[in-house]
Amino acid sequence: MAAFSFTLTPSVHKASPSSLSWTLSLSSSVPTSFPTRRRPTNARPIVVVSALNAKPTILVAEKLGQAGLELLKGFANVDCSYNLSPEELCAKISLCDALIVRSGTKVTREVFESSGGRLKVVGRAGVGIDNVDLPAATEHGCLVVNAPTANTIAAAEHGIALLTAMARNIAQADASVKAGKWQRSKYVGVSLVGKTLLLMGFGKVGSEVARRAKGLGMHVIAYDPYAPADRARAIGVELVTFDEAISTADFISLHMPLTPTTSKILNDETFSKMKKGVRIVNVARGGVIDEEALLRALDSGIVAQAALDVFTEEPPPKDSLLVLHENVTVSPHLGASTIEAQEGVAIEIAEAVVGALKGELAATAVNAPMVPAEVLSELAPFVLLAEKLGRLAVQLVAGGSGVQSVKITYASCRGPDDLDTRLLRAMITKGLIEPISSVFVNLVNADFTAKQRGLKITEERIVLDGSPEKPLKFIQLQLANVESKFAGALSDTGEIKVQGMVKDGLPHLTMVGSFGVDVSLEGSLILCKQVDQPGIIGKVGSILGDRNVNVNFMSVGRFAPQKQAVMTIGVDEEPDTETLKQIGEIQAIEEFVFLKL
Ligand SMILES: NC(=O)C1=CN([C@@H]2O[C@H](COP(=O)(O)OP(=O)(O)OC[C@H]3O[C@@H](n4cnc5c(N)ncnc54)[C@H](O)[C@@H]3O)[C@@H](O)[C@H]2O)C=CC1
Ligand SMILES: O=C(O)C(=O)COP(=O)(O)O
Repeated sequence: MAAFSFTLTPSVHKASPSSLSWTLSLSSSVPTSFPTRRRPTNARPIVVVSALNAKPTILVAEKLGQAGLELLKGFANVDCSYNLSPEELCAKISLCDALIVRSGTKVTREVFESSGGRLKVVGRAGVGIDNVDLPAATEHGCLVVNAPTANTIAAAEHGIALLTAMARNIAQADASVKAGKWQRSKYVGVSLVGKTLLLMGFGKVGSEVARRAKGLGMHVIAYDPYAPADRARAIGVELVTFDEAISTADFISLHMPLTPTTSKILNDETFSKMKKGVRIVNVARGGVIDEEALLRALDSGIVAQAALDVFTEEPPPKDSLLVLHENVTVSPHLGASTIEAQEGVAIEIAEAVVGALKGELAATAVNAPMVPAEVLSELAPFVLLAEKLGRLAVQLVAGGSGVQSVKITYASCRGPDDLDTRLLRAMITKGLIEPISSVFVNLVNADFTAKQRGLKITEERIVLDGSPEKPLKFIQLQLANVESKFAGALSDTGEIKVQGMVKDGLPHLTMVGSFGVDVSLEGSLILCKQVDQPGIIGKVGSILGDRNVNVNFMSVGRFAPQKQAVMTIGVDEEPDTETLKQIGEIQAIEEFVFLKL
């Protein structure tokens, strides 16, 4: 094996000092070969881990329904360790392939960093993923999946329970009777019928609350800039602007995720615009309300009552004035806590985590594109082609020049909206980056990794005439502003150009530079540029044969007889240095390169 060295040097773009580019410096005593990391070439996890040799380990850090646990145990070693401190979680995580949490565990950047790359899936047994550091998960190539549907009804029912309990002072009256009092006039409530209920967030839970509130005779309006108008119409809910919403509601129920936009969306300013005596329910997240502002609004009488299931800090401080306020009803984050919902959530998350560990594309992925199974099976051969083209293109780059921009052209007979290219782009990125770095690239972190390395990816679509039966005709990659170690791979305009298509379900290389070729992308390749003349194929074939290197195909692409040609030779074994040297010594061969796929 020849001695190689390569260094990956981050450098800062002059034009854009904040973005890193990557420079590959490669030196080798045999410049015709290229070092690749030892990774089984047939192991190609699209998202996460498809080639786990040992039984994976799943850490369940919060209580999960039994049916879900059974499902997990059928596939993995399951470690149920509840109430771990942040330090204990970080200490354990490097031994785990997956982690399952509810809302009580903070999955911080430190957790991902402590995992040493082993943690491949975080499963959130519920909806809200605000307790998971998503950017950190993505940067570490860790898939985050949630269980978005199984607790919807439970949360909606809890919202309605709080709404009605608040309106009729149930909690306060209950405490009063138990304290030996009989205060009938103190706990006169308000009626719901005919009142305007504002839903802030009209997604799954919001819609179910709407249906139930309509049944109670309420007039339901919703503020949700992203909600489809037809769903609102179908349920009989009016979608309104933010200002209209908060100024007309008698009751406000919150059902949006906690994001930078929704954080403290109810604050001093918004409370001041509300109807005096408004009542507020929160089963979403504590952070969507400025809790200090709410306390002020309760004290001033703008807000008559509040019913809160969620808090900025959970559990809230024992002396929290908000929790202790006489007009506030509280529950300890019980929205999802019904027997039915917890069993459902446990199964939903267990299936998602096991599927992800098997390398399947998760339908409930939070930080990766969701690709429906039927689309995936259609795209599968192109996914392989995409990665192989990326691997091939980067190995054609001469040491020291570094790849900074790649243009991907997808040629298809389908319309531009008919092809989701995220998966293909991710696999091209994987192919371009993995052979020259120790980074593990997958669908989760591909775009992030490319950006971090200053690799600019542009995508172009060519719409061809013909039958749209197949998703793609060909994929072409062009690497601009690079030198090639194989000049024959350069196009007329100076980019490294490779193009491929799927034939009989297998990826094929169909163009290198300006030369048309036709080879199946399996095993390894030798590309030779020569002056077309009789006998070359025989000479190369016998050198390889003498060294026991099995040739699985040969193809020659030429402009015209006796002119320059590119010969592609597929080999099953990697030829040794001496063999490659002998090929290079054949007189008509101008240049050649050995590429591992
Ligand atoms: N208390 C509990 O135990 C539970 C709490 N939840 C919480 O309830 C909330 C809603 O859950 P789902 O309905 O399942 O989620 P969802 O994703 O189906 O609905 C959320 C809705 O909020 C809307 N939204 C996003 N940003 C918004 C903004 N700036 N203004 C207005 N609307 C905005 C979205 O368009 C979407 O329609 C989440 O925060 C979730 O964590 C959910 C289940 C149980
Ligand atoms: O699903 C959600 O968003 C919830 O808030 C439920 O949280 P939990 O799983 O009960 O800790």
